[in-house]
Amino acid sequence: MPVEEFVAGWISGALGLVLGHPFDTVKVRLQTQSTYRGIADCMVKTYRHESLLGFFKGMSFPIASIALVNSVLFGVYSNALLALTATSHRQRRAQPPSYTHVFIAGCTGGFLQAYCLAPFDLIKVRLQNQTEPRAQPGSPPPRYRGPVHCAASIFQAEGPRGLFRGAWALTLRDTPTLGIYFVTYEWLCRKSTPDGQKPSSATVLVAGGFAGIASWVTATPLDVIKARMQMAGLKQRAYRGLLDCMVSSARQEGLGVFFRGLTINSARAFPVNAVTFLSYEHLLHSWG
Ligand SMILES: CN(C)C(=N)NCCC[C@H](N)C(=O)O
Repeated sequence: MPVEEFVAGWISGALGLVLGHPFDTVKVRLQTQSTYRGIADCMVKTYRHESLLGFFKGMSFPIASIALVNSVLFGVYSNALLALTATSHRQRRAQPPSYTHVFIAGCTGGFLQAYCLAPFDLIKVRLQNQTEPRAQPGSPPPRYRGPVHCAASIFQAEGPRGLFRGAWALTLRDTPTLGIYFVTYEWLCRKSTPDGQKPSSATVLVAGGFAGIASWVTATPLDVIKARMQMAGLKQRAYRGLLDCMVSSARQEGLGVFFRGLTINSARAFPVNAVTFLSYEHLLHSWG
């Protein structure tokens, strides 16, 4: 099994992640808290209350973990395509796989990454939702002191299953949308590149950016549900399951609730995925 795709996936995931984390924090807060009037209000309040550091809460952990998940995504995707089409990453420009194969390989990568991602994403969401400023003398300490403390507290309070809260919503979110992600990327690259040639860096940037937007636009409704289910363990409001969360959110807040965070998700998706694909392609090319 070729491993360079896993390594390139890890490095490119980490680069994309640093760029996108402030957007991600604003998104998670908008989706799970009703104290903000919109993106600008959330940014201003975060900055006033917590300084620039507030936007980077919970980032050190995703760098190690979510970048690793990106490596699972890209590694599984490429190896699934190898199994389906018997072509390596190098051969795929000359013998492009069908879009059906790209979609199946993307869904496989999405499905497997969701399982690795679930506990890490839960911890990230819980830490991002701590709005207390950095510990000051006399002020009550935040509920979680960091990622390890957060994982241990969830484990203690909710048991091992607590660490997989929201995992179903995450799997449903990621399986089809990562198929869409890779199909969009391939389609845009092929449309703007002569047959058999390597896409230019500009093409990879634009195709990667739009692939990110397409996948996040379709993922946003389940992203909202996933974030709410992940936070439910902390709040009084407990959902009986995914469907219950969807129905009660829609009843209480209207259908618009499924699009909370759509603008910020899309704004974040372009730079993050442009950089992710560019560095991924570049690394694989430089390794021969
Ligand atoms: C759930 N969806 C839509 C995705 N995971 N899409 C793929 C983008 C991955 C990238 N690391 C990012 O965070 O944008």
